[in-house]
Amino acid sequence: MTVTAMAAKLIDGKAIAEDIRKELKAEVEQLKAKYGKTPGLAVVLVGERKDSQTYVRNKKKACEEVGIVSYGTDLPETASEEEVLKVVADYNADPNVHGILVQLPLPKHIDEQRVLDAISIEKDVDGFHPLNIGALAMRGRDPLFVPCTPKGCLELLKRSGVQLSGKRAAVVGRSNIVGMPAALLLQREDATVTVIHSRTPDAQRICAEADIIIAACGKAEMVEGDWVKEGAAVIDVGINAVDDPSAKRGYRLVGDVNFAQAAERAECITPVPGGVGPMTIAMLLRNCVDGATRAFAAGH
Ligand SMILES: Nc1nc(=O)c2c([nH]1)NC[C@@H]1CN(c3ccc(C(=O)N[C@@H](CCC(=O)O)C(=O)O)cc3)C=[N+]21
Repeated sequence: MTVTAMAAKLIDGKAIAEDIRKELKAEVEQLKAKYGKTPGLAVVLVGERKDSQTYVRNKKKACEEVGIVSYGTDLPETASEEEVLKVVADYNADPNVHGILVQLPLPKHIDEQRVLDAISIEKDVDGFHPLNIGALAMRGRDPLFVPCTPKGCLELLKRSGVQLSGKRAAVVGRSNIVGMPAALLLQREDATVTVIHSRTPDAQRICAEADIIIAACGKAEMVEGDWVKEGAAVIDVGINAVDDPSAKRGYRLVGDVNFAQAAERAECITPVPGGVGPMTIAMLLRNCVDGATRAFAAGH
């Protein structure tokens, strides 16, 4: 095996997310001084999934750090759809709550879209409501909230000085929560966007033409070196656990990009972990502060 030095600049999502949290902390203090009120985020967790519990704990901790008050409702795995809808309705009506996040995935017996649709669009800090997604897709319109993960991807590109206008972008994956809104955001920045998915012939060839790649297909290391054009910017959204007997926990995390291969060709690239993940949480806090700012300005 030949060992080649990594050519790409590393995009440090952890450090950029920390910068953003500092900015938000100052904004929250200004809001308190101006209105005498504090932004609030409500997090709804249904069931006992370990990964969801960890994410929710991290979100609440991040809120605390910037001065956002967090509210939480934990329901058992067996909770009915009506019970979840009742919790959402109560937070919709609560003037201390400016953002509502229902942790996904929900248990199978609950209609996820019905619950997301019930969140007031003024408090939809995940940006998953069809009205917010619809506005994102329209020229001349601005959604109240943009989904956190794709918003974090664009923020990483902007803060790394990557030009988007007139460039070719490839988004690998077409999920409602990442791929599709990421493609819409890139298009709004005047990039020419191709969405690659499981039925795309010649995925590698198309991806290799892109100046910007956002990989969000949920398949460990699917985007290999020859998918990456020399000098491309690569944003890796994937978080996949792969068995690794030499690791402490018996597994390690890899992205949807083969990092070592891609880093030999890319101009800049995000690591996993420490790339998009921390930005997702920073953008959630950003959205929550934006929602609170709008509510306070409207006298609520
Ligand atoms: N309604 C809803 N909104 C979400 O935004 C949402 C959700 N449901 N369900 C689950 C996914 C996943 N997600 C992540 C957030 C932070 C990291 C993160 O901070 N990752 C770190 C640590 C990774 C680790 O060590 O596990 C990193 O990449 O460096 C990852 C993933 C938000 N999600």
